[in-house]
Amino acid sequence: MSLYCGIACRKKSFWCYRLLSTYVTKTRYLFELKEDDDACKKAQQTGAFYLFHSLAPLLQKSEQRYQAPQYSLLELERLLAKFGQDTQRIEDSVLIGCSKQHEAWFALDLGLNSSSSLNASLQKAEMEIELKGSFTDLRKALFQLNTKDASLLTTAQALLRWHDAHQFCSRSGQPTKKNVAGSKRVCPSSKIIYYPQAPTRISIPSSQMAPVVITLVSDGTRCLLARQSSFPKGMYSALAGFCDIGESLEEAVRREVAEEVGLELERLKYSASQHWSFPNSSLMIACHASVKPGQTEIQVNLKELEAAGWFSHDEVATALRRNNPYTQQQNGTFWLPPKLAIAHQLIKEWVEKPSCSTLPA
Ligand SMILES: NC(=O)C1=CN([C@@H]2O[C@H](COP(=O)(O)OP(=O)(O)OC[C@H]3O[C@@H](n4cnc5c(N)ncnc54)[C@H](OP(=O)(O)O)[C@@H]3O)[C@@H](O)[C@H]2O)C=CC1
Ligand SMILES: [Mg+2]
Repeated sequence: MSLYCGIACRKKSFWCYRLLSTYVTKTRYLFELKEDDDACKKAQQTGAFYLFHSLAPLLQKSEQRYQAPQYSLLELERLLAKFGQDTQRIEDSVLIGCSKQHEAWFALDLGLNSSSSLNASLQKAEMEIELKGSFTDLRKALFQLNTKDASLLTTAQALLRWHDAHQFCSRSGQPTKKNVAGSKRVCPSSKIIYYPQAPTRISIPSSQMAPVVITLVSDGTRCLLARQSSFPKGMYSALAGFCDIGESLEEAVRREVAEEVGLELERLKYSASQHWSFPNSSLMIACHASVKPGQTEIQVNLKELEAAGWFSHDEVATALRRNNPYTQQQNGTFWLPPKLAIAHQLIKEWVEKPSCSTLPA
């Protein structure tokens, strides 16, 4: 098995950022801020904040164009102080992205009830005078903004709305607590973790299905398989990951591959979907993807995966013929997911048609 475990070099942050494309380093930086409250708090110091009021983004008009102004943490603290607000309200902010230079972007709603500050929400009219702008209905704002701001503010509004609607645990009734980035909420009493697309973890039979992308990456002759420590010993599968709120399936596929193995996709092609019940209801959306030839060096995200590697067509075809790993466990052999799993279907499709034609990612 030509297993190449790209060992992530653990420096201060999760990974050293050399040799990775801008897209991959940006994706991994955001992953780190979602995982590490201290890192996210630190990023707020040099970050930029977009302001909302009751889910309407602040726009300012300059010449004939509208733009969404950004405020530094210091400017925000001064603004809140001017309106007699404590800076606790900044804890309601959510991470919505970052620049190529890793300047983190946050969104903060000054009109929704705050779960971090006892002060009432700030008056819209007074804020607009002070900020020389107007809090504009997002659907209207989309016609006035450039694509980048429109997409960012749409994600921001979805995340702010989700947090506003998930202040309490549906099992214990207790207030839930947001992590600094706002990528999840946790109930300290029931320990349930809520994600901005579906409740999960300690199971509440969720009526929702969390969308999950699963991707078999190929470099033209080999395919990339990975394993988590929770997998049965020796079992490898395709890369999978939950979609984040506000992102398209294509964006989720590219992000998950960048986060988990540090590769940038060139092309991808939809294959099939499947309802999957473990550990909670997920809608698995499967696709084939390819990387640019020569850009195949894996850097494993050891916070997510135990190992990952490139496997030859013959190795995978042989593994597909193996039956149940639990009856013929042999050391040094790798196994594939059961026939029922869409991962198995993806891998079988690739073995039968290694050149699954893919579309630009
Ligand atoms: N049918 C099939 O063939 C296959 C199905 N799967 C399924 O796909 C799903 C996703 O795979 P996995 O690689 O674990 O996903 P991810 O790569 O997204 O990693 C899981 C992590 O994502 C975070 N997360 C974000 N949203 C959710 C959510 N709604 N529920 C749970 N965790 C969330 C959690 O991190 P944190 O705790 O840090 O917030 C969690 O530890 C799994 O449920 C798995 O069972 C996987 C492979 C094959
Ligand atoms: Mg995953």
